[in-house]
Amino acid sequence: MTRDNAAIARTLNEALPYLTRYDDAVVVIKLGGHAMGSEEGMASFARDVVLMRTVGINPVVVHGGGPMINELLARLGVTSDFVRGQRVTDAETVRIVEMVLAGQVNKRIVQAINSAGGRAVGLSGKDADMLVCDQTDPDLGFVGTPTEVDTRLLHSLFRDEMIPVIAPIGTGEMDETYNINGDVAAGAIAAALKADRLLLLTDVAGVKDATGEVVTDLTAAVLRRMTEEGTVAGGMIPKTETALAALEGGVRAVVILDGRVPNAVLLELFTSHGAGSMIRLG
Ligand SMILES: Nc1ncnc2c1ncn2[C@@H]1O[C@H](COP(=O)(O)OP(=O)(O)O)[C@@H](O)[C@H]1O
Ligand SMILES: CC(=O)N[C@@H](CCC(=O)OP(=O)(O)O)C(=O)O
Repeated sequence: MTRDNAAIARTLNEALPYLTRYDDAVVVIKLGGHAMGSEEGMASFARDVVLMRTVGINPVVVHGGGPMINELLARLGVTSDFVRGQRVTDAETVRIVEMVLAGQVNKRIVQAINSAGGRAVGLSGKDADMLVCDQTDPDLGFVGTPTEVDTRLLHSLFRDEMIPVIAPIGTGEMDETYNINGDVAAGAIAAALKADRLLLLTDVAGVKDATGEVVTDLTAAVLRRMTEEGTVAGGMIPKTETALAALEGGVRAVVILDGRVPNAVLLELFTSHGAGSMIRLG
């Protein structure tokens, strides 16, 4: 055996208990807009997802795309504001949000996974009424909070070893279109599936404390305190609120990690040290 083969064999040996542990597990991965910058980054993410599927995990990709929405809004001369990490969404904005997320961004991820040898299916929460929403807050306009999550379509795709890629768009009781924050959509889907892991991929190494250090292990109580104190702010608010709701909804653990790091997902799932901030109920 050459040196390289020996190293690969050692790595695989280390990974083996984790591979077995995760067999037939459900892992929901939220890919944030800031984490999907480069083509190489996207290709690497797609390879990781295909590898997960190959070892028997059921991956579900839920994506964001905030920067891509901002770019088109700017080109069209439409302005939008954020309140506690959520976009204030009027009727015109929601049409643009759906176009960007369910069209451009969703298909880019589907294509990357299929190029890496997987069989991805691109959906939004409107498909098979997967995400039915109520209005989150009248001040935010067409921003939705999922109230009913129908996972039957996802289970059919699991049986056929396909990889669902879901844009965070939902439908309302009156057939309205709702813009759902990507983290919120991923959390609702993970809870409905009682997922083994919810991975929130973003552009920071994890949840940072007041001194700027990443906290690797967090309990729900500590995270709640950090949010009340204001250490957690902006786009991190929907992530931490999602993490807490998902844990209470039956997800085993939530990890917030840097999606731009090569093989971030594999490092988290298949090494003993993991990556980012892991949050558990307590
Ligand atoms: N305590 C914190 N730890 C880490 N990041 C934080 C914290 N508070 C606020 N943030 C901000 O949250 C951002 C991540 O949210 P966001 O930009 O919405 O990401 P994404 O597009 O991946 O969903 C980070 O880039 C950082 O600026
Ligand atoms: C209600 C709300 O804020 N929706 C988000 C949906 C996209 C998203 O969540 O994108 P990131 O994950 O890249 O931040 C938005 O309009 O930007």
